[in-house]
Amino acid sequence: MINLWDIVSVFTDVTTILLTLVLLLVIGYVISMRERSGIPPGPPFWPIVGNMLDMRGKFAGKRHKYYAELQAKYGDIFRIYFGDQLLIVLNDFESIEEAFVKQKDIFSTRPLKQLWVVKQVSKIGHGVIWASGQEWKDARRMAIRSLRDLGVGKSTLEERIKDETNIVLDYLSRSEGKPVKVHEIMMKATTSIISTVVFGKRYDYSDPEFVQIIKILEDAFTDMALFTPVHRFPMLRFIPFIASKMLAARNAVLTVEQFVANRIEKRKKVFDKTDIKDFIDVYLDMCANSESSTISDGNTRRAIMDLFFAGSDTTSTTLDWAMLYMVLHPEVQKKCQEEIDSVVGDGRMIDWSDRSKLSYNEATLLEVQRLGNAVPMSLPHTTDKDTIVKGYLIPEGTLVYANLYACHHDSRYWKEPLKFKPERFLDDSGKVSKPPATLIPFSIGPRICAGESLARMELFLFFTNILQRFSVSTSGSEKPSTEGVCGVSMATPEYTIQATPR
Ligand code: HEM
Repeated sequence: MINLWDIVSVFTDVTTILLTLVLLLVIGYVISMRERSGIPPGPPFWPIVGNMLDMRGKFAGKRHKYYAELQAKYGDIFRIYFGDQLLIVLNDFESIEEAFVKQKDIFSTRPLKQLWVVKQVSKIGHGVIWASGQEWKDARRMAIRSLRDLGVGKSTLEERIKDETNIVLDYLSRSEGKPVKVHEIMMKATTSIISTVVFGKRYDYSDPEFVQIIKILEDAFTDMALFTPVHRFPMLRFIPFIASKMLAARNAVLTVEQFVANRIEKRKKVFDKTDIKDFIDVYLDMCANSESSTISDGNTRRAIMDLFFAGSDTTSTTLDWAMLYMVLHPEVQKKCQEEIDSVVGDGRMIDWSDRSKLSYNEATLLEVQRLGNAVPMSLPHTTDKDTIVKGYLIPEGTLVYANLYACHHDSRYWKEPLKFKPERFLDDSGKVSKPPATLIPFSIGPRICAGESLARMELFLFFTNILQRFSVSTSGSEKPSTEGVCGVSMATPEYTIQATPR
């Protein structure tokens, strides 16, 4: 006969075993998460998820505000946990410089093994952004050479940017006072410029390939937040909603990779080493000269995707902030236009060579970058070995971010940091004095933005040529806010402009 007590005792045994196991796991976890002495201070954290849940509620889309609160409480260097991964944020210029410049050999690696999703998407190659060591040096050289050979600072690329500017100006003319979304049109323009750098040709905005690239770029930035927990908990990818988004993203990326691959194959047949026109030619030339053992078709495909990812949204978001500040500060807009009128007039387009004479415009763009912070944090870096920054231990394998936003809002470097004041960049003679070292929208150190010179040329030519032809104002009745939404880039709040011909 079945004895009831036997059944109860079996359950009790199983419960005891399970409870013991859970207890052991918790003890094991607590021991493994015991913090090494000397690391920077930071907020309390949960087992397993660390501080991941802190960025919900009032901090959703407001990572910069969360970090500002932590900086006020724990100082210029603080730590949080991304799951069980130690993450350190450097918030002031001195610590960013001490890490990324003075200890560049320790801080220039990208954290691949700490970020599962990145590891997956960069299987065909690490491109520029996710490569490290020699592979990164070669890929970066290839990217910079293609920008240089195409003529950043020479006329060819300038002509292409001006052609694209004309398309934007036409679009604004045709808008006839109707509301315009700046980011939407600038995203097309900046993506088209990357196409000319990479493939040697611009796309028509309605070309299906182009439409697909734009969609992938936009989705990549919106889906990034959704994929964040998957980096540390890859099992989450099996949750149907996340799984379907990841599959869609993967398929979209594979499609673009495929047409990049087709273009490389086609070019191999007609490659002419005496006529280097674009990134693909630079790649084939480097292969022909056996310049590097790390450069492969896969890596090149990835590097091409990187230029699209790193070069379109960043530049268009900066221009979005520029127009927002012009709407909010008509007096600054007027001064920019008066300077353009007196230096260039309205008889021709503004050239890159006019830059030194358009100091107020230049100062305005610097101020847009300082206050808008289109790219609020550096990309993640990691440490190759234990090291010390400002007296704190940064252990090997830590995720490290430079908080560029904090640096640009720091009252120790900037008088009235929250005010939009282009004059802060002008000297007594009204010229742009050398910008302070603490202005670092492109980051610093060997990992500094590889497209800085292209970005600066685009910002100047789009911004000044738009203001030469149009006055911009808000198309809504309410004054737009300046509360950004912080992802990889800092998006402006939704607003539209009205462009009135001058
Ligand atoms: C206003 C526009 C732009 C801003 C504010 C910006 C800012 C940045 C920042 C902050 C980084 C991270 C540096 C770090 O991790 O320390 C970066 C990296 C990078 N940017 Fe830009 N960027 C802009 C435009 C561009 C353009 C137009 C391109 C190329 C066409 C580009 C290509 C890259 C690449 C390839 C990297 C990775 C560099 C590396 O890992 O070595 N960026 N950018």
